[in-house]
Amino acid sequence: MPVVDIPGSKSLTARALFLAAAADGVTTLVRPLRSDDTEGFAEGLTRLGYRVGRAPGAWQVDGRPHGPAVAEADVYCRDGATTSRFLPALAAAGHGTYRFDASAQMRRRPLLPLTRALRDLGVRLRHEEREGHHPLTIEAAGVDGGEVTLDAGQSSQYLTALLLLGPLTRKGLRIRVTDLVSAPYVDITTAMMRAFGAEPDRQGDVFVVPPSGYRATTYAIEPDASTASYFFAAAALTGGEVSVPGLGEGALQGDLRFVDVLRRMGARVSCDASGTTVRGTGSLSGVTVNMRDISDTMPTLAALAPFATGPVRIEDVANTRVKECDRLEACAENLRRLGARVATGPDWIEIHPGTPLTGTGLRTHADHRIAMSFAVTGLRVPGISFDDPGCVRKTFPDFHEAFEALRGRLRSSR
Ligand SMILES: O=C(O)C1=C[C@@H](OP(=O)(O)O)[C@@H](O)[C@H](O)C1
Ligand SMILES: C=C(OP(=O)(O)O)C(=O)O
Repeated sequence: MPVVDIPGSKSLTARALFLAAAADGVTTLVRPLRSDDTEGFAEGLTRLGYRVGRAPGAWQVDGRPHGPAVAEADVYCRDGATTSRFLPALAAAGHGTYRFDASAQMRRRPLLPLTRALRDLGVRLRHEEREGHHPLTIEAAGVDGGEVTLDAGQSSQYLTALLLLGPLTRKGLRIRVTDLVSAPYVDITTAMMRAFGAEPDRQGDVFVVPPSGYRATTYAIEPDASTASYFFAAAALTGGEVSVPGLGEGALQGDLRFVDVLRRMGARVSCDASGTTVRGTGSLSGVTVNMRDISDTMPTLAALAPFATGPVRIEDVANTRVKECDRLEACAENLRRLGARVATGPDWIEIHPGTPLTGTGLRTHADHRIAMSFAVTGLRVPGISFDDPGCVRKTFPDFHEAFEALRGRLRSSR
């Protein structure tokens, strides 16, 4: 049975880097993700004057509880939304002038609810070109703290940034949240803050964060559950079996719930403390599923959907339109290119079975998840190619090699 070694979680690596930088002491991150997003995050910390040692398999960070070591820095966040949204919050806790910019793709993505909340907390922050978008400059003088209201209906990353900042403020934070998507990512944040000695508390819509600071630790990063979704989907689609060790009961990442969707469609799933195994049964049924909590796996399901026996409808995923690309339209466009029948609405996509698919060139829109998802479709449809296969570097530079190796192993294990 193929056992797949999935690289570390992007979300956990980004948070661990923030927490390690803000902690008192030296932190070791075990099995961090090495990819464009996380290397960009580490490089951003280096620009801010933190020492980040990157040995294979373990990164070491010298924490600085009072903020960046330099009084001026220019940080390029590449395509990373975690970098673009979390690092300005870290910089705000320091003293100096910090400028942040990002790639053209990331410059298009929204920031305003976060930068508005930072301003409400007294942070001096200026958008250079377009209000609510990179590039921005912060004149940091520490943050007193207090109460702030946040709309996280477009991205939970705004809330994560404020939560991570909370223990570094002088009086602590009370964050009142009016709307929230991707809620499991907030649970990852609070769990990891606790591992670094902070005590965030949730009282309904209000998050209370005391000004505790953070303690250095040794932190092991889980395999990435969103990345694992392509490998689990491959098993479900081919009638093969895929096991991912290290990602099972007790895992922090909500995206592991994708296997529940596969189970509803007919795959066999087993999950225990040591890992998760998915076994395809040769048939997939249609499904209607709300993916508000786990929308990074929406393209995975969309790419699998044409092989179901009934319609697949994915709902409540409006915020996938403001990711690396408009993912609802990118999925629909590529499915149509292959010959599938698809409809989309403001926050949903529906894929109908029954039309034969033909391999052709697909457009990734420079989105790693579009490339990785349609590689799954490629297991059943020969002749699929991508205009920009290298875009997978954002979270899994070796994806195509790993997926090709799995394809061979799935064939030989049947
Ligand atoms: O906090 C995080 O690490 C993430 C949160 C999610 O974003 P949104 O909250 O913007 O949906 C997810 O899509 C992204 O890949 C990673
Ligand atoms: C949306 C994603 O990334 P981010 O928002 O962190 O750039 C993703 O990895 O699917």
